[in-house]
Parts: sequence; C-alpha cells; structure tokens
Amino acid sequence: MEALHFSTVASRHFSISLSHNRTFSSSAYSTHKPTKLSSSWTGSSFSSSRNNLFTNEIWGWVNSKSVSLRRCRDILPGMVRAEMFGQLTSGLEAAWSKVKGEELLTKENIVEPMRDIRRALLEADVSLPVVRRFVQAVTDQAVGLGVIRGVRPDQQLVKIVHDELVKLMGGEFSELVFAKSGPTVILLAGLQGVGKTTVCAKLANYLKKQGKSCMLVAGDVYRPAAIDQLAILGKQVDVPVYTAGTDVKPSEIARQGLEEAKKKNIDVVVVDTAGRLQINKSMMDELKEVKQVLNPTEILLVVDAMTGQEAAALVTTFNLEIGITGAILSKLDGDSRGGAALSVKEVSGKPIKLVGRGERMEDLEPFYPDRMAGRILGMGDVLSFVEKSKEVMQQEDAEELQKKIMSAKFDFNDFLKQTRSVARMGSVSRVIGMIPGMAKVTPAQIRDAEKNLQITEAMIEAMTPEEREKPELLAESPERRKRVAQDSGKTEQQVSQLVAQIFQMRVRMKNLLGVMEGGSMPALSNLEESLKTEEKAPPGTARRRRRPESRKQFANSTSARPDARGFASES
Ligand SMILES: Nc1nc2c(ncn2[C@@H]2O[C@H](COP(=O)(O)OP(=O)(O)OP(=O)(O)O)[C@@H](O)[C@H]2O)c(=O)[nH]1
Repeated sequence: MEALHFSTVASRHFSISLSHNRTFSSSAYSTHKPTKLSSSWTGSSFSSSRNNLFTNEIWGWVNSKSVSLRRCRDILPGMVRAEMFGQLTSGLEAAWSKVKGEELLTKENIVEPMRDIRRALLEADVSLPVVRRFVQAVTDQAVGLGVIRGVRPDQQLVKIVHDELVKLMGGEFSELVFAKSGPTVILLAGLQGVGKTTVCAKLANYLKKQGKSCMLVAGDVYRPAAIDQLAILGKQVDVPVYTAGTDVKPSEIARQGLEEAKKKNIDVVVVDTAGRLQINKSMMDELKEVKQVLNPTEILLVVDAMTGQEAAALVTTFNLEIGITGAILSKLDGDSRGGAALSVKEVSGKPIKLVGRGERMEDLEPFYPDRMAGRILGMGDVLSFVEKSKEVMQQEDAEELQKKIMSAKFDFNDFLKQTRSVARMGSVSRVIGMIPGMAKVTPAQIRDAEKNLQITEAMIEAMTPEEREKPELLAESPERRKRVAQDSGKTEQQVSQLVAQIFQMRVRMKNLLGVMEGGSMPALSNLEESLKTEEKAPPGTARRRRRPESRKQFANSTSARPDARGFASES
C-alpha cells in the first residue's frame, strides 16, 4: 500500500494520506469494471422494482468475493484517510484479513483476529484492563453471530469492533453545558504545556462561531508569558481578555473577571489557570479556591493526547480531587496511537468533550465517539452498509428468496417483503450513495420511487393469499385483476402492469444471479442512466417506449413465462 502525504501549511504534525492500494491499480480495477447488463435491466416499468433490483445489485456487488474491504474503503467517495491513529488502524487491519474468506465467525477462527485486536490496542497505549474488557465484549458478540445476506464475516467483525469502540469512548457525543442565566463559566485546568492557554482562545473562537460572546480571564500568574500569550491570542480571535498581572491571587482574578463579564453581558467566560509539571497539593488547593469563587458550569481538564493512558489517569485524579465535568484532548493531530482517546471515558468516567487537532485557532472540534471510531477503522461507508443490510434482511430470508428466484417461484409475498425491506431502508439513495458512480440519484427520483412503493403495496394487500402465492391466477383472470384494482383504489391497468412485472422480475432476478455467480459487477452506472432517462420521459410515454423491451424479455424467458393470455392484450 502506498500513501500520498499532503502536509498542511498550518500544522507541522498534521498530514493526510490518500490510501492507494497498489493491487487495486489499473489492471486489477479493470476486472471489476461494470459489465453491460442485458437491455432488460434498463427498462423496468416500475420504480419499486427498480429499487428492489438496486438493493440486490448492491448486495451482490459487496458480496462478490472480488471486492475487498480495503477496496470498498478506498474507492468509496470521500474516503480520505487520516494519519491520526494510523498505527492502530494498521494493527486492526491485520485482524480483518484473518477472517477474510471465512463463511462464519466461530470460536476457533476468531482467536487469531482477537489476538491482533488485543495487540493493536495495547500498542495504542490502552490500559490492560480496558483492553481485556474490550476483547471479551467483541468476542462474545462475534461468535455465533448470524450471517446477514451480502455481508461477509470480516465486514461484520469491523462493525462489532466499531460499535465497541464507540461504547468505549462514551457512546454519545457529550455537549458543553451552558448556564441557564448569567454568564456560563468554563474553568480550564491541566498540567504545564498541555495546551491550556491555546485551548482558551480556541474555545472562545469555537463559541463565537456559535453566536456566543466570550471573555477570557488570565489566571496563570506563575508564568508571566502566559498572560501575554493569552492577550495576543485573544486579539487574534477578537475576544476581550481580562488580566490583573501576576501579583493578584488567581481566585481574586477569577472573581474580578467574572464581575467584568457580568457588566459586559458576556455569554461565556473562559478562565485559564496555572499548570504544574506534575500534580501537587498547592495546585489542587488553588484550583479548589478558584472553583469555589466561580461556581463554574464546566470544569474541563486539558490533557495531552500524546501521553496515552497517562492522560486517562490524570483525568481520574483531577476528577477525584476537584470534581471535573469533562476533558479536552489536545494535540490529537500528533497522536498516532489513540490510547488517550480510547481510555479517558472508560477509566475516569468523564467524557471527552472537545479535541484539539492543531495549533491554529480553528483546530478545536467537538468529540464524536462514532466519528472517531470511524476514523480509526477508516471504513465509514462499509460500516453504514453493514448496519443497513442488517436492518433490512436476515440470512434465512435471503436464502429462501434465492431458492424461490432460482425455481421461478418468486411470488407477491416475496415481492412485498422486498418492497418493505427497501422502504425500511429509508432513503434508498443513502445506500446507493455508498456505491461509486451511484451517488447522483436525485431527490425527485427517490420521492418517485417511494411513492411507487406505496402504490405497489396497496395493490398487493388487496390480493387474496392465494393470488399472492400464485400470480398466474391474476394473469389468467381479468375479473380478479378488476377486483384488486377496485379494492386498492388503483386502475386495472396498474394491476396488469404489476402482474406483468412479477414475471419480468423472476426473469431479471434469475439473470442477475447468473451475472453475480459469474463474478462480474453489475452495471450500476447503466442503471443510473436508465433512471435518468425514465425520469425525463413525459408521463405515459415511458411504458410505450419500453414495451418492445419487455416483449423481448418475455420472448427470451421461456422458463418463467406464464400463460399470459388474458392480460397481455390489455397491458
Ligand atoms: N500540534 C498541536 N499543538 C498544540 C495543540 N494545542 C496546543 N499546542 C501547542 O502546545 C504548546 C503549549 O501550549 P500552551 O497553550 O502554551 O500550553 P499551556 O498548557 O498553557 O502551558 P503552561 O502555560 O506552561 O501551563 C504550544 O506550542 C501550542 O501551540 C494542538 O492541539 N496541536
């Protein structure tokens, strides 16, 4: 694997790399190039069937053994990979590769990958008890997990590890709390050199962008340069800084600063405090005094991400000593291991609220555990794909469906199940958007597709159980179709189209399975094109234009072809 590095001018630590897998270069890629599907694929008369087919295509594509997780990650849109936590990311990658090619995650085949995960976490400087709990939780979930159609065991393992990482980092995003009345006071504490003074100004800058007026208070009286530094940074972000020199007690400066902020109707006061090389009693006593004077809404401990599990231990100690509300993890941009981000919440019980990712004033961000986990794994879109697939279909359903398709017994019950599965996926575009070349489906097309799903559902619900199982009954009887039309409030023509469609679907799905088994990737871009063409066609013309296409299919499909006499003439 080759990484192209782009260093940003502003930060000497930060670099991003675009993953570029050599095995995935031109010749390898060309083997996955979309093959042209038969024209029958491009002329579906119903958007609902189109969606079902999309879903199948997508499942089929990801399921295809030629598509590796790495490839998914690298070619899916927006897949820029950060170097941050790079070491951990590579360590975990070894784990996925161990279960590639397996059909199921078992007690036996999970041993090796779990060893890799354990090693990766320990190397990331996560504490041993935390690693043990993590590995146990992942193992418990992975073993005996049912198979989800289209999702391979290595993809499932990625998802489990992702979810556990999110839990480990606190699950939910922990927002800053603001006072209901009067200024919100945020007290910053931390050891020397962790980035407190810088964070003060960054935080003011961050809050200003949320429309809050801010004031900084220079409470670090032991390092005169810290006061000047804060004044300069304050100017830089255009926020007033309250200073009272170095001869006044920090608690007194804090009190005066708060008074000043109240007079000026300031929304948020951020108070800088002195750091020490290590925790000592005088530091804690001073902080307690400042805390008593200010009664802060937030007491945030700034910890240096590069100190790994030590950062988590510090948060615990500060919390026990003075009671804090959360942590700010600074210098995350220089952290290739990730131990601090992974351990703080688990070890101390206190959430990380913000992270510093560079020296610039803009480099402060909220800490989102799920995004962080996604970054660590570097496979955001694969994760959402697994999640969606899990929601919509169980393997048993899928296998049964496959059998039915193969034996040309796909009936309206299956049709309805599929239709609802697609509907449950919400916006189909979200799934389609995960596939390269398929991100351009318009909202209008999606709305249309969803409207058609409802129409289809209404008609199927108006059928008797027997009719649903044997679409032939409807194909042979205009009376039955008339009754379904009346009961569902749709036209006879719509019912006829639906009946014709199920036979077309049998044929198309069978064709699709053939294509998938042949190992080539379905022509997703062709489908997208067909969507656009159909979208542009004026009402009433699309069907007429497509009819020769459907006829051609029927002519080619002897096995699944019903005795269509009785409805074909009407449709
Ligand atoms: N790369 C990087 N550097 C940072 C970050 N935050 C702070 N720094 C740098 O870390 C150094 C120390 O930051 P300060 O804000 O002076 O630290 P402090 O905790 O106030 O230090 P004391 O006042 O001595 O206690 C400075 O050079 C900052 O530019 C960050 O998120 N990323």
